[in-house]
Amino acid sequence: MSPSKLDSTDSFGHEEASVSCSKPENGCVDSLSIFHSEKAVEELLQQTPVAGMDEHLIEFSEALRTVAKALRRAAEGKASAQAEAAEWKRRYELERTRNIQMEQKVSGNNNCEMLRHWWIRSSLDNAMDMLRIMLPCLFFWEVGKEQNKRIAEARMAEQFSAEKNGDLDCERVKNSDNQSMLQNESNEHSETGCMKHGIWSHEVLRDRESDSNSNADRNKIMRKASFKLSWWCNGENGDQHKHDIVSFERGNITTAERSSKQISLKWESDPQTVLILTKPNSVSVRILCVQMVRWLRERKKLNVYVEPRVKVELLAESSNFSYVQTWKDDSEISHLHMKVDLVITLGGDGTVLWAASMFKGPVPPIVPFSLGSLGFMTPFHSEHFKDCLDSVLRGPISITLRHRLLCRVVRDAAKNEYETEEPFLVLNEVTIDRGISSYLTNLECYCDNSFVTCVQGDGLILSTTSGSTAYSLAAGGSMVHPQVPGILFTPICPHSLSFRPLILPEHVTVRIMVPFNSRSPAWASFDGKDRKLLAAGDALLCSMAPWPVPTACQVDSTNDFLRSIHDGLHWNLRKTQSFDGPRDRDL
Ligand SMILES: NC(=O)c1ccc[n+]([C@@H]2O[C@H](COP(=O)([O-])OP(=O)(O)OC[C@H]3O[C@@H](n4cnc5c(N)ncnc54)[C@H](O)[C@@H]3O)[C@@H](O)[C@H]2O)c1
Ligand SMILES: Nc1ncnc2c1ncn2[C@@H]1O[C@H](COP(=O)(O)OP(=O)(O)OP(=O)(O)O)[C@@H](O)[C@H]1O
Repeated sequence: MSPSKLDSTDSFGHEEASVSCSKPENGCVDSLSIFHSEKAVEELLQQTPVAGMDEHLIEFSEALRTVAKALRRAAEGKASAQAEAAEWKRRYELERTRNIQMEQKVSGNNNCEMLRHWWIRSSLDNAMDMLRIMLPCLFFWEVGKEQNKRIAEARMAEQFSAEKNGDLDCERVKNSDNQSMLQNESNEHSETGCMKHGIWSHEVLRDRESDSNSNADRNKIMRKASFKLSWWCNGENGDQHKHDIVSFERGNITTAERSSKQISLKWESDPQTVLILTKPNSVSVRILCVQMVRWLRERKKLNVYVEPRVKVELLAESSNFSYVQTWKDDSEISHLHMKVDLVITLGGDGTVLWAASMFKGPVPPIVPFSLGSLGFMTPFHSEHFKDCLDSVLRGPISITLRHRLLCRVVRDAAKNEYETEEPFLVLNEVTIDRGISSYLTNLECYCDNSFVTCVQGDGLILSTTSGSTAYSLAAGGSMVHPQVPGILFTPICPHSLSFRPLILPEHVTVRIMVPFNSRSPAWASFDGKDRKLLAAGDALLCSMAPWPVPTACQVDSTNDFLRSIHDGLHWNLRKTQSFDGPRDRDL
């Protein structure tokens, strides 16, 4: 039956009642006429003497009610979409005025002309694109925003590749007047980019590292030990780092062996500086830390860094520990990756998560010692710490490159999707849940431009494969080898029988949005910490981060993973069936 026209004639030959809905050009039914239609249907159904009539007529009247309800919902949806469109139009006008002002400012500035014009043009284009997408597609405004982001990303990629090819670099080198301006520009870039929130970008790291090399203080900074990574398989040890995943030689598609190989780390110069991170409030950890610091300093002649809290503890133990280094304020933590060759963790999985969270950019190799209850990521035993560290410092060692997720909260009021607050890098997962609210969460999920689903339940977990054995597992997700790149999409107590968990590929951006018709806000937490409120209209963007966490393996990543699920979870532990049984039944 067409929802746009409903005709009904009762079986007693009463006057025919006609309920029709006009269908305007944009394909949406008119809300007023729907309201009248629904009322008309209700009146018609009340007038109709249903009692005593045959079942078909009763079914028909029920169907009419359902259709009328659906039409009312469509009209309500349209009204809210129209309000959204008006809001977007307002934002566009604001953006346009701002850009015109910016254009006037830069008109006299030849040096930055190219870059700035690009920004202005792309912002205007983006806004225009956004309107073009928005206005005709009132119901799909979210998809429009996502497309716009893609366009902006593609343009940025073009811009950066042009910069890489030297187009802008030449300008930088030639024109000394440009230097200070470009410095500002690079600052601006890092401000608008990830560095604003303490998360590094490749660009920023390159600049910073070359700055620090040319710095007069260069000699004061300890040089890091260099190492190289190689991929090896079944005992065969190849030195070549394979970048290609697929080769197209002579039209034949072949997958490279990269994904099937273990990763091995070989020191090219001796490690000199070690950072020890410890779980707080544990006597056994404190005792081990004292022994380890002494051994590393006295036997291995290494520089040792610890957290300020631990330095206080060590000095309380003995004033001999004055050689131990630490940092005064948190801003110094952002430079640790340039000083530290190796990180040692003493604790459980939570301490490995803590260590990873300290590095907002590259992470030095981590050697995790197990002093917790489970220890999926902590394969080393503290009793043998000297042997373990000896072999790690000598190398080569197998490592697991654990992928991390970069999570950004985009508020409803944000001008674009790059205007985010405090990005988070998670090693396990980001969880979006109902917090203290007793209502179901209502979360709209998109994967790149595609609508995935609406989560109605307790929440959703976006997990790394390392986190697949943590909260995601408890919510029914698969366990995945940590070396597999991908994003696990695991619902928490979904109120639906058919909501199975998904595993998405590494290159996608997942967007979780709290819709305007949600009954309550949602809460995001990052590796079980830092809870953030997500109000209606806010979104969380999640993609694979460029900086993995290399953790040293006891044997290799597969052996360690299987051992952790056997020992930690007693995975598939079952008494073996006895040999004697009703075997003649099969004959
Ligand atoms: N229902 C659940 O299973 C549940 C609920 C909340 C949080 N968590 C997990 O706790 C993590 C935070 O850990 P924490 O130590 O700071 O908090 P915590 O001290 O509360 O420990 C939580 C437990 O999760 C285990 N765990 C952590 N990472 C793991 C991993 N990758 N694989 C297997 N087990 C893992 C820990 O060993 C610990 O037993 C979160 O990232 C989340 O995955 C799990
Ligand atoms: N260096 C640190 N500073 C502050 N907090 C830390 C540090 N290391 C670990 N934590 C926190 O301490 C808590 C407990 O740590 P961890 O999980 O390592 O120990 P555990 O609970 O005994 O081990 P398990 O989880 O295996 O039972 C975690 O919430 C973790 O975030």
